[in-house]
Amino acid sequence: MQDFLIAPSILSADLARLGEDVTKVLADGADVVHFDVMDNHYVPNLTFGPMVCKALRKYGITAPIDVHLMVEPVDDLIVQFADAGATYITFHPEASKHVDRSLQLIADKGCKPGLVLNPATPVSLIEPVLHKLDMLLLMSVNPGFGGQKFIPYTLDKLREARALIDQKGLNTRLEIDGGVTPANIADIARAGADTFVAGSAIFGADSYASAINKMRDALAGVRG
Ligand SMILES: O=C(CO)[C@@H](O)[C@H](O)COP(=O)(O)O
Repeated sequence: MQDFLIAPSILSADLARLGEDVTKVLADGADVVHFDVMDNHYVPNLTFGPMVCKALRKYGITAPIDVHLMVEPVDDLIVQFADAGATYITFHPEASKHVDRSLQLIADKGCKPGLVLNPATPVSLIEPVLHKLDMLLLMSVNPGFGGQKFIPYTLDKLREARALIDQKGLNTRLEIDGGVTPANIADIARAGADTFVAGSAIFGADSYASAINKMRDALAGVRG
């Protein structure tokens, strides 16, 4: 398994001071910027687009930006986010008519491709293309909003996805998103996740550093 990465979701950041807030959370120990794109169509909420990603790069953010597309269709925005400086681009398989082609488009644009599964979508759906993924993101809440509770049955999906990735000898990152806190992150890691998205648990904390350190301490107990 790969190193553990902590990926704060900017959905819960101070959007009026986004550059500053992202700089601070990275300085306080985060590894990756998780960028939630919602279109008020695939999900019932509306967030930000490629201009904001480009603005973060212009502001000086050099950390990986993990763009999670909760949009339908996906191909136009894949191109725009790649041009805006995305590192990872992930999308939901239900949102593309041609999943393999959309994954290839991400790779051809020089980004790392990934897929996202909603809580009720089975892991088996992505098995044929697992070898093409740099990231498999499992949603542990229904997408659209921050601050929801972790859905416990997604731990079984993590175990299944981890077993598949390991059986095939792949380096695919296994990311979890929704309701991740310092209190449950160790169980989530034991189930197989190596990349942890957390919005409210980090940006809602009095100290980002202390929230991230609590997560790292819990994760240290998993690896020993
Ligand atoms: O993609 C989403 C929601 O659709 C997530 O990234 C949430 O933003 C995570 O927020 P918390 O559950 O950690 O508050």
